[in-house]
Amino acid sequence: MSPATTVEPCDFVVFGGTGDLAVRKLLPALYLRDRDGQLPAETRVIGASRAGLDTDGYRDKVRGELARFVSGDQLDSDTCERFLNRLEYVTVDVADSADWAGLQDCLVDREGAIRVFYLACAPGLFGPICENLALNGLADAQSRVVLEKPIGHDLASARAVNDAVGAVFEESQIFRIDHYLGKESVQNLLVTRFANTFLEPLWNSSSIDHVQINVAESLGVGSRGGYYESAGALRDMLQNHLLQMLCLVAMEPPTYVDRETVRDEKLKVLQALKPMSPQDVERCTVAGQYGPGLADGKAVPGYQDDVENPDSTTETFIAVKAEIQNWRWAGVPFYLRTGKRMDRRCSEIVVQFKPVPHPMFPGSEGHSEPNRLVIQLQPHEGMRLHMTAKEPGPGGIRLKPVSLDLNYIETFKRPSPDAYERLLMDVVRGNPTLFMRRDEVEAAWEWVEQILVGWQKSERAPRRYPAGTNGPTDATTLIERDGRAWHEGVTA
Ligand SMILES: NC(=O)C1=CN([C@@H]2O[C@H](COP(=O)(O)OP(=O)(O)OC[C@H]3O[C@@H](n4cnc5c(N)ncnc54)[C@H](OP(=O)(O)O)[C@@H]3O)[C@@H](O)[C@H]2O)C=CC1
Ligand SMILES: O=C1O[C@H](COP(=O)(O)O)[C@@H](O)[C@H](O)[C@H]1O
Repeated sequence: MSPATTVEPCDFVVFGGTGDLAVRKLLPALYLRDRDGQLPAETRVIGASRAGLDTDGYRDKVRGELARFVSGDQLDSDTCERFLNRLEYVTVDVADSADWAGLQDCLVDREGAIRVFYLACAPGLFGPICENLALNGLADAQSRVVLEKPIGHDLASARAVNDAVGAVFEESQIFRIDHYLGKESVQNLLVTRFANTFLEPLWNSSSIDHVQINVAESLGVGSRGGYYESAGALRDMLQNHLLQMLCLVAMEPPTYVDRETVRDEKLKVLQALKPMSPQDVERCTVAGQYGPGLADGKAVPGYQDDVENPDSTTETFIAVKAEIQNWRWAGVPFYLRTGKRMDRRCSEIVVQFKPVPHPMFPGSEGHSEPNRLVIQLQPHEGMRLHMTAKEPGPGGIRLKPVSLDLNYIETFKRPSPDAYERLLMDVVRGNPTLFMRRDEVEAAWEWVEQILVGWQKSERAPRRYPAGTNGPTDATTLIERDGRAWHEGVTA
């Protein structure tokens, strides 16, 4: 990582400052940026929620959460105390306009400081929060607002949220976060494609057989069952993270990489996704839900028990075959798959090239496999190019599949920062390149909604898969009937 440049002084207000996202991701990320010297002395972090804590109580809570969510080797007591001293807490019911005086008092004397309002709460609160920020004179040009995904639960509700936020803030002040865009290996995809010459001539339907985007999680829904019941894998993961990665794989080279050019190109990909008729939905999508099974060798309950709803039909797994209708990608399927309680935690983008057109080594031993470029996001960040080599030996030719590996930690000698660290600093810097623009979010919903409609029409319940497996068998059939197979990555 290049040395951190100090950002401008900022009041960082986290609505939902006591919630899961804040304590697990946002506050640890800010702590780590502080530890790296990126936060100037004047920077404050203000937690806001209805919990009724005072600032000391909030600091105590966050001290405990940092101990849980920051690794021991990164937790030092001096930085910890410095960071905790930046924290303040304000009790506010954001939906109640009469309850905002405390927050106004806390922010009013800080003329000139950048204000970041991070909306780490339910999307139904985004409109009321923005309206109240405006009523309290807190939505000026120095302010920025960060919206967590999923934005809405369908196209109409996403538009309503975007309208409500857009009534108060300019688009340039709105940062719709998708933390996958902050992952080093996802950003490196852009660099690999556009800062090298060898791949781009091959990056099209002439050379590429298909693309897979796999995000397998070994955990279940945990304590987020309330939210997840109304979301499911399609809204929680595919509408945002998986489609954003698809965009980065498929987009045309922008003239240069910059805030609008990248987002313009991603939008064109979303607009070129082949529409899904109800028949396509039937043929090209599989929804699944985990049942009881195993995790780390231990028996775990199924999803319905996890959310205490024996009738739940929420999908915890989805596999989709998507197509992009443009010159570059016509005829190249993009297989997308994500699920909870799968047999491993492994996220990868796999670009599989076409097989050799003619076997050149008659009588050779061993075998060759099609070339594959695998971009690894989790559990380790890296990149692997699979190719065929001659196994050394005095006899005849023996073909051997091998790989050229780039392991980030080994190569760069330091762990990658968490995605939120990078993205939170981008917000303070006012750089929205790695955030989703309104039109992108709505284009993604437009396509995803066709799947939702298809599922509603077919009234088909998600296919069961035992926890600790790689999803329902229908998902295997989805890809195998095209003569292909899911790439099952490393185990962790
Ligand atoms: N957790 C995660 O890993 C991820 C979460 N997200 C998104 O982030 C958002 C927050 O998720 P998460 O942290 O899990 O949710 P939680 O339920 O854990 O936290 C919600 C927070 O909002 C506060 N809150 C709720 N209602 C009000 C209100 N009326 N006024 C003020 N504060 C309120 C809660 O505190 P209190 O009840 O005390 O007011 C709590 O601090 C959601 O939109 C979710 O989809 C996105 C990606 C990952
Ligand atoms: O946004 C979300 O992402 C996490 C997975 O993120 P990762 O960085 O750990 O891969 C997922 O568990 C969660 O359900 C979803 O809301």
